[in-house]
Amino acid sequence: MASESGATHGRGLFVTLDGPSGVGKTTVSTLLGEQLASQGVPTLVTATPSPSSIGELARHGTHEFHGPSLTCLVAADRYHQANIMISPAVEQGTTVVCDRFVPSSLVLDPLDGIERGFVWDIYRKILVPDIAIVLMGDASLCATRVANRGRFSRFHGSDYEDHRREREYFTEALAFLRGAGYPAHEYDIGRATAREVAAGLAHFILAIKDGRS
Ligand SMILES: Nc1ncnc2c1ncn2[C@@H]1O[C@H](COP(=O)(O)OP(=O)(O)O)[C@@H](O)[C@H]1O
Ligand SMILES: Cc1cn([C@H]2C[C@H](O)[C@@H](COP(=O)(O)OP(=O)(O)O)O2)c(=O)[nH]c1=O
Repeated sequence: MASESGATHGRGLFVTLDGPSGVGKTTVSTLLGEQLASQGVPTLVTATPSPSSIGELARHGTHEFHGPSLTCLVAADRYHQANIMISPAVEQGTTVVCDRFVPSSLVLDPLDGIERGFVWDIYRKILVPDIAIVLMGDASLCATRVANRGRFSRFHGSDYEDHRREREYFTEALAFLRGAGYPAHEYDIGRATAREVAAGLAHFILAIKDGRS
């Protein structure tokens, strides 16, 4: 899942990509990593749940674990990954692109019946991204893509209504995050190809990176 390149100068950026199932997070993360690397930005692409043993348990245990136990398992994985992988890479000058982070938990956990306040509290001490992108897309488009790609967990909606609700929860999470001062940016994919979405995001990220150096 990881792609690394290049030398380091100063601190890197921590960029997260969230959004409903099928919107293209995984595909776009990979392309974005490639595009940033091709522009000379040392880049690491990763995902949550992470490839660690805790992450594997969370990713493959969505039928076994429910409610607060899944919330805590995912949170434990995310703190571990932030501490051992993301923070050190960013400090060394690498820009880290992470497929899903806290914004996804503010949606998936409430869909599992957990209060948003509980989820927000559990992440009180976690690393805050420099840029938290939330990809948004038409619910029927996402539903079709997930149906074609396949469902790997009970959170991957099986019909239009599941996708409509997930999209609605992301809209609410965006409003909540902005209200809390979190650096959340909504990015509507429209009918763009994954490569076009990645190019738009690379442009946005490089503008922020240039503004900071
Ligand atoms: N912009 C896009 N246009 C067309 N198909 C896309 C686009 N982005 C992703 N896909 C396809 O849609 C499916 C779901 O994408 P994926 O990256 O797995 O989504 P997510 O990680 O958000 O669940 C995959 O088969 C992928 O190839
Ligand atoms: C990121 C995240 C994942 N999960 C669980 C449910 C997800 O469907 C599962 C796998 O993550 P997901 O990103 O949906 O995997 P994929 O790469 O196959 O699209 O892990 C949570 O419960 N909370 C979370 O915040």
